[in-house]
Amino acid sequence: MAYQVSIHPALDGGVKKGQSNFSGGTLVCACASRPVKLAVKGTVAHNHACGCTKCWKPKGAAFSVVAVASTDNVTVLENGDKLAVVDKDALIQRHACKECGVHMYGPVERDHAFKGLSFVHPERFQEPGWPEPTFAAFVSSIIESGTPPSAMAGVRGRLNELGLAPYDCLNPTLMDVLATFAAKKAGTLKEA
Ligand SMILES: N[C@@H](CCC(=O)N[C@@H](CS)C(=O)NCC(=O)O)C(=O)O
Ligand SMILES: [Zn+2]
Ligand SMILES: [Zn+2]
Repeated sequence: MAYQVSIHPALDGGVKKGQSNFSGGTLVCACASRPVKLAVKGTVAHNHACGCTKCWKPKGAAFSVVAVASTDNVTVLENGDKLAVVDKDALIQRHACKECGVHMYGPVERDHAFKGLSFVHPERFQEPGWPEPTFAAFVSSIIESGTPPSAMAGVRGRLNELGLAPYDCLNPTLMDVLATFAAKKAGTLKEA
């Protein structure tokens, strides 16, 4: 039998469309007692599945589900004392709950195209209706967390079936944002 890969429990049965009027809500960690709670004002953007080893994923999932919000719109509401930064050297300052391990938000503070944005996991919203993921990023990276290379054709096929176009870095929209930022810095940006 072919090697079975769970993309993500919220996606394996099909990608559920978000509600166009979704306007944010409360992100909650997985602790039964004293959960960390964060408010996100307004909706999230660029929701996608990420296969990298650094993004938080639920047990058994090969991919995370991750989107961005403006950092100005993210506020820790409760039990922020349980948060710690996973890797202080990383671009994304992932703040994880020290007890359950869920990443609650990851602001980008460095001089970078994504500065001012925070990475969040919409599946942790207590409210339904968050915008559905629309692509899959860092797909080849799932090999680094233990998916056999021989399973990759099946994984990419399944992602396409789910409507999540697979990319081994980010999607063209975000890659263009990064390249535009780099070109501006280099002084080579040309506006048509
Ligand atoms: N192959 C690497 C890729 C890691 C990576 O570059 N992740 C992307 C997508 S989340 C990123 O932007 N990382 C910046 C960071 O982790 O701060 C892995 O899986 O660990
Ligand atoms: Zn927790
Ligand atoms: Zn990632």
